[in-house]
Amino acid sequence: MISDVNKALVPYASGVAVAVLWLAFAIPMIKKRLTTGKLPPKTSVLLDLPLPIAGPILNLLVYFADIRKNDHKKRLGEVMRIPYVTSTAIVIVSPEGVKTGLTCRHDGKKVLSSHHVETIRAMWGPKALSNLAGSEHTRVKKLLHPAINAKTLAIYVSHLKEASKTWIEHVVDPNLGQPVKVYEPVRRFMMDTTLRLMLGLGKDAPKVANQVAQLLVQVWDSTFAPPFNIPGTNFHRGKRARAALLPIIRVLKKLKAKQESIKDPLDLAKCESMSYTLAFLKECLRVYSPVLNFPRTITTTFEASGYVLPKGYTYLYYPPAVQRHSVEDPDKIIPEKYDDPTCPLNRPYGFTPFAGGEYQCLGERFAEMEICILLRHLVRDFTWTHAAADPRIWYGDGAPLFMRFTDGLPLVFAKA
Ligand code: HEM
Repeated sequence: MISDVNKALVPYASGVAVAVLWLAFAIPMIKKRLTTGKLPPKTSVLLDLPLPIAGPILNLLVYFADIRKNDHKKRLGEVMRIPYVTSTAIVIVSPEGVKTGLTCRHDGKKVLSSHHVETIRAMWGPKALSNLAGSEHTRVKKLLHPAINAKTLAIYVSHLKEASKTWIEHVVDPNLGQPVKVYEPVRRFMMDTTLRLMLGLGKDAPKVANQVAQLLVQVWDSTFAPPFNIPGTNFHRGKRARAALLPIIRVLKKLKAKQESIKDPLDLAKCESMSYTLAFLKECLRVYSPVLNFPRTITTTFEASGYVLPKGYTYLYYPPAVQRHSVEDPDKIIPEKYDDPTCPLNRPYGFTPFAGGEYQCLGERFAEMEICILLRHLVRDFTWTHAAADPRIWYGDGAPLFMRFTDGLPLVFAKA
């Protein structure tokens, strides 16, 4: 039986328990702050509060509010702390930041985990190449090289040509003169052709590739993660794409002339001589990067740009933000700029849509080749315009690390 005196003590005891819990949570955080030196500026005063339960919830609210904003770099400079779901991430929007992210090193010292944070690990699976590290990563990557070397790529030129023709027969030809949504069919084209590369050109490969592609699309679309905002760029939810799509259509004329100057039959050497098409592709990757940011974990506290970046924080590097900020008129598609050796995009880590260093995309040349071959057929044989009055690109929902067109990208094709 609880005596009256003990009953009267209950509220005080509860208060003390809450205070002890709070101290247990807050003291390490406060201690870390006091001992780590100057942290990068934060995008919100509410961010990173030393409060159990309420802190992460507020963080989440700030995170969603923050997605709408778009001026962090202007306000805060190149290094900042941003809300990252219920925690905090440090963002560096500079070529040096990208270099650290890609090499996992700062001043020669390893400071980042070489693989992704847990959410990404779960998405790809722990045995995926990009989730392996050190000697195991090197070993598996070496094993994959023969699947993507020049000899193999040469074999795939004619396959990609046939695949492009089949795609046009199914998607474009039956819909001439009327809007056809190309986003999904292009996505399937890329997946099917990539899977054929992995599965080989045997007679059962198309069927298996088709089934795997279907499964991948489902997994991909149902993978949930919250949408991201790129500090300091104009990427945000539901961006209107018209401004960028119109100049693309103007560039297509030159693209057509360049492609017409390359005669059939196509081979690997001719594909690699498509410098204007490749520069056009680079511009598309620069303005609308399919991959937005890469998360790593800080494993050793280090200093960059005058700030302390403490161990345990997420480190986000944004190649697209660097690529956009280094040029004037970032929304304009100007393929010629890659001919200028002084262009910041041509400097180390200035343009890294396919990553770099140890984790350099293995499929870069193949991806370029499949896009160049499909584009060759589309620009040579057709003219196209965008059908929607207000085309939209979406970086949220479903596969938020990657861009998608919410309106399905409707284009109207006509025979050239
Ligand atoms: C436009 C198309 C593509 C883009 C923009 C792209 C971009 C990237 C990027 C940024 C990474 C580095 C990810 C990281 O740091 O963890 C990467 C890795 C990778 N990509 Fe691609 N990629 C494309 C197409 C492809 C294709 C078609 C293939 C296969 C044929 C492919 C295979 C890979 C592989 C295997 C890795 C892992 C490399 C490693 O961890 O060492 N990619 N890609």
